[in-house]
Amino acid sequence: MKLAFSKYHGLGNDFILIDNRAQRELLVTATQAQQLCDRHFGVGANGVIFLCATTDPACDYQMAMYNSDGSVAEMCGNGIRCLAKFIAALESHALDQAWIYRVQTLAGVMTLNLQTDGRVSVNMGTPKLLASEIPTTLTEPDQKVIDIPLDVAGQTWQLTCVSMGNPHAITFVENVAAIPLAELGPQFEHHSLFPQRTNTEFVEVIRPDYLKMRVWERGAGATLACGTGACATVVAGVLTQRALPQATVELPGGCLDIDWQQTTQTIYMTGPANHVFDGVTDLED
Ligand SMILES: N[C@H](CCC[C@H](N)C(=O)O)C(=O)O
Repeated sequence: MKLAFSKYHGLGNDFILIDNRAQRELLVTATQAQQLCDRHFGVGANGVIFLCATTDPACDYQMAMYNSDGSVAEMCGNGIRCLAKFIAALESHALDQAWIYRVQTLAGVMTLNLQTDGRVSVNMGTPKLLASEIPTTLTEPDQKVIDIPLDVAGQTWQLTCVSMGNPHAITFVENVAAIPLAELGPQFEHHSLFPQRTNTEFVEVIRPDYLKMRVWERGAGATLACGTGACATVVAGVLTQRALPQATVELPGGCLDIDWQQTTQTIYMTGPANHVFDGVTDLED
């Protein structure tokens, strides 16, 4: 079957975007998503993102997503910024004016603000902080997970956990460049204390308003950027008195501006989203 797609990236966190509005079922299965994401046998991406019709009258669209391992993710910060640009292209919305899109996701309704400077600002909702909401069994279900010790690879790490609809475990380190991500990442991702696995962020505080982060993503491995992870990183920084609520998060692929508004607890993430190419691929049945 021929499949039309568009390739986008947010700070190098790259996605295959598919217009799935006309179909009730997703056009791609989890196995086909793995094949499409393979960088040798497929198009190559960190995930597949679907633009779907919404079932929520308060929304304009719905987003669904597979990670490159075929697992379903509740939310994707870089991906939803790419979705804003994809929507504008499909709807022929001129980019010399601002546009607002309300998108239904498994993590709730996200409001996307496509700005005239080409960046996208997303209302990412509010972080969930209780162990049961992450989910993790690192501590009691009704407790927050703030600087809780966990032994991994012969070292004790202080973990702070945040859900942005998807699970994140954040640890602060002296030198983030020295972290052996490929060795440590899978041990955190698949740890038994995370029943739905976890994304893991290693963070070096440069200044309270400037954090340097590397990420091992659930279902995708080391990526160049993680939008939900950047939001979770600022939340963890504030909860552990290391960061300010308005901070820049520097990832290997570039920077995101995060604003955790303390009055409403709402988090805003602002950053770029870039179109790479459109294509048609042969989807294996
Ligand atoms: N791997 C993530 C989904 C993608 C999140 C990331 N790419 C982002 O930009 O938020 C998960 O399974 O929770």
